[in-house]
Amino acid sequence: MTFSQDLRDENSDIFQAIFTHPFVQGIGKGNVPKEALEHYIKADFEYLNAFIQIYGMAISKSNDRRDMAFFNDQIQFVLHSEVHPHHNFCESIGVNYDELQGYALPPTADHYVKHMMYHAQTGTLAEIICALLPCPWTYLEIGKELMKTYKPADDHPFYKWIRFYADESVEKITTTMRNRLDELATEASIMEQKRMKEAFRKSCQLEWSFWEMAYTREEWPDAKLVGSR
Ligand SMILES: Cc1ncc(CN)c(N)n1
Repeated sequence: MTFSQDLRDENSDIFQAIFTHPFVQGIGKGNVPKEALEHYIKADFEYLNAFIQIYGMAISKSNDRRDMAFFNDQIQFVLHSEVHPHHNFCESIGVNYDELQGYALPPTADHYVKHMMYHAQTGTLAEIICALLPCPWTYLEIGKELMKTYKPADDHPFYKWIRFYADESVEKITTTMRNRLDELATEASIMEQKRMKEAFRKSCQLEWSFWEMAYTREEWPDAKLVGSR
């Protein structure tokens, strides 16, 4: 059993909860409330900006050119490819992508970004990869699950989104990260492995919370909310 397979097994409860989340199921059914999609895109645009910065932090902790090249490729992937699923969501609700950019992260997304930044700042390369891996891995599995369950045709409103994440390019990113993690884990102490597992689980939990945040349109409390008690 590899370290990454252990991680997957230990977190299958969260993976399952993600697959059955109403936002994710809504993507499969082609029916997600417009406000939830807007909330998701606003948060995800900024989340992916932070992800690029964290890849940069990972490069600063890398000594091996293979790692540097991998993280560099992933920055290009987020910048130039991962805009497509956002465009699909925007087209489905008839909103211009530019209008959904530049918003402050809601609490859960802010927490998720800072959780990854914490591990990137204080942790080893293996710990950073553990904090980052649930991002491609959960989306890859969501894409595959939705493909299998709903078998969307190309006129399905979210066909491009589902197709994008079920694609072999996302599979390759996930596999490369898993393989590198498995290598690094063999050299990690028990204490480091514990921190790696904690970083991975929290990111999985925050993946679920991110869907929930978008679905419930979570906001920071303001005077109106606080005063309504
Ligand atoms: C929150 C989140 N997690 C994962 C992904 C897929 N890279 C994403 N776009 N946003």
